[in-house]
Amino acid sequence: MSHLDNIPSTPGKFKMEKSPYINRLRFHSSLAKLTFWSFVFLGLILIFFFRSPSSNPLPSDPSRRSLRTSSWGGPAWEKRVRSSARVRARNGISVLVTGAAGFVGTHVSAALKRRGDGVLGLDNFNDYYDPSLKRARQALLERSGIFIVEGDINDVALLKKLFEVVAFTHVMHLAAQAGVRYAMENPGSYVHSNIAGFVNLLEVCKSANPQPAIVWASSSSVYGLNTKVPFSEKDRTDQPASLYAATKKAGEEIAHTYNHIYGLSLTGLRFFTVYGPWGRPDMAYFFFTKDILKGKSITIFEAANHGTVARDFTYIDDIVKGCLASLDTAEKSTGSGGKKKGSAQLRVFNLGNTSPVPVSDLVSILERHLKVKAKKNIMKLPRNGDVPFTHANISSAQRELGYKPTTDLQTGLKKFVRWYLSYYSGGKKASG
Ligand SMILES: O=C(O)[C@H]1O[C@H](OP(=O)(O)OP(=O)(O)OC[C@H]2O[C@@H](n3ccc(=O)[nH]c3=O)[C@H](O)[C@@H]2O)[C@H](O)[C@@H](O)[C@@H]1O
Repeated sequence: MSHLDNIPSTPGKFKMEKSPYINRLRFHSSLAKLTFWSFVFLGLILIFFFRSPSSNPLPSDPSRRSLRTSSWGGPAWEKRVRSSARVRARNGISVLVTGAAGFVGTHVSAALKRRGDGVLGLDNFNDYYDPSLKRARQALLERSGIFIVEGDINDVALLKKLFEVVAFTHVMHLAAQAGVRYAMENPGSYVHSNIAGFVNLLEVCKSANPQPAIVWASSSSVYGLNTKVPFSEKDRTDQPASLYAATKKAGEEIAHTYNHIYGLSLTGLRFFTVYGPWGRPDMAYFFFTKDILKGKSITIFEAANHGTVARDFTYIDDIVKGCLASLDTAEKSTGSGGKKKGSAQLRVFNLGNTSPVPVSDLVSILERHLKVKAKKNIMKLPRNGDVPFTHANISSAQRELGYKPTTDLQTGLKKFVRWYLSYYSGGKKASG
């Protein structure tokens, strides 16, 4: 038996360091010495890793393709956080924007900053879709003085720290696992972000002093199999067609609970298929554009009996106006010290465009703007969580928020295509 056969194989077992046998090894074999110091070194690295403040024991779902978060904390970091969240306008608000490197998050953050509000971003930069697009959005925001903290909404220690450093008046909660069809591939990631993450955020908000008002992204998908059109906030939302929709609906119920028990002011926004420059590559208008340009065929879903599948596509600038109006009309939370002091505002709004467009028309518009004919493959709507149509009734948002969408699909897609061509042909440079 060689000396090496007797060397413990794990650092844990190597605690027998003081035994006479190991001592003999250390003195008689230089190879054993080398192994010993390697274990010590490895042990130190592990101790450092597990004690570091950024080493979040979550995510609880290992299937979530979240990238490692970088470290946070320290005086320089706190200074950046404070400076980004500093309010510059009179009567401005200070907003924590979760999902700030996402599509809607980037646009909302930039719009708030332009008004002189304080904005701090939070994003975990996961690789659900190309993270380089998220990095380009981050670079864009950085240029206007917005710092995005790299971290997960499940990291309670990080969230608490952010509220220690800044007394946020508002939270714009946009961090989520998006996408209807991907829920069949990775259900755990929806539970992790849209349910566990949301609860973590609300837990921290309810204990914060002062409690912030929260505006957050729900989804038109909560209407599920509802057939009454246009969809009104009063319609039933108890028939979700996808796990994604079910987690967003769960979010609305969770919001009710935190409003009821802790007096948190909560506004849920049901977005209707938001599109535009800097959009999400997992969405149909985005990957149709990519595939049409490549000459690859695209699949257009159709409903039963050759019926059309349609969406109430809503342009990003209209959505941003709805988000800002929601923040501006949000009343203060009423709780303090984790206790409710009085009833607080609880709202849900549809933010749509009120004019559903068949997916086949979306493709025709893209063909015109791209000046390329699409290779089309028509397929029956698979059972993948998609619903045949969406159509928003926005009278409530119109009345309470002054929300009035002004961009039709033709105009909005023109702006998207212009951005797409310049972004992907210009060496992916972040341009406005
Ligand atoms: O309204 C919403 O709340 C939701 O809008 C979109 O979901 P969706 O409307 O399904 O948007 P896309 O995935 O871009 O699909 C748009 C349309 O294209 C259709 N489609 C999709 C993919 C495909 O290959 N072919 C095709 O015809 C879909 O059935 C759908 O009617 C977003 O992806 C969700 O994150 C968001 O919550």
